[in-house]
Amino acid sequence: MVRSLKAFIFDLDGVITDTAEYHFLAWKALAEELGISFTREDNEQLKGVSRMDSLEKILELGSRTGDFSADEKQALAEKKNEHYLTLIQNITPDDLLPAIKELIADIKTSGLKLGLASASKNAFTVMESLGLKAEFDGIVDAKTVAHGKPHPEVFLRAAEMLGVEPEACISIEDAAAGIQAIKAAGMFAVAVGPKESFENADIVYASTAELSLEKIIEVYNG
Ligand SMILES: O=P(O)(O)OC[C@H]1O[C@@H](O)[C@H](O)[C@@H](O)[C@@H]1O
Ligand SMILES: [Mg+2]
Repeated sequence: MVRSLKAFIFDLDGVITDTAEYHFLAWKALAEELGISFTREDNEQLKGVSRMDSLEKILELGSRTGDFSADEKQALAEKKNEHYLTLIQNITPDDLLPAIKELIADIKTSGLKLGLASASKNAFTVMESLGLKAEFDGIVDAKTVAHGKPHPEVFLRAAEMLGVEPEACISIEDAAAGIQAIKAAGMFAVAVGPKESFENADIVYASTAELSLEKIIEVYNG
């Protein structure tokens, strides 16, 4: 089936830049302060997941969900964010993951629209530091959506902002929750990461270095 491709929608953390690593380090610092063991493997479940839902998952890991009031949980999430903000303060346009700069340039040259669908409330700050804010036709972050990934809302809002139908979008994610959100939005899903984590993605690449516009469009067009 030949569909008419109109836009690419990117996830930010772990696709455009390696902030997924900074989220992990910030959560690990908070978990250590709480005496909770938190590994890279545990962190896989948190990718793409909102700040408060991530906190709940960490507290569950340490069987400490009932130990804190709602206000205390807010304060813990704020503390994690302070760790995160310290880690991202030196981000520059040199911090794009491999092949992302070229992919963005190819998408723009092809006349396709460019959107961002991020679960992070820090997305605008990071995009600004990367020098990408003005390059994108539409940016939707966690501040303006009611539901986090795997709910499709953030991807649907991005498509709406670009003025295109979901079926005309290819979206790229590094999180299982993100791929679920893309498929629930009725879009074509490109995953970056280990094949076994992304059963429902349309294409899986081991790393961003392998992303190629030509190849992705070939598979999209079937
Ligand atoms: O705390 P923030 O910046 O709003 O980010 C929320 C989530 O944003 C997602 O993009 C990350 O994959 C998650 O790891 C993170 O928890
Ligand atoms: Mg991500």
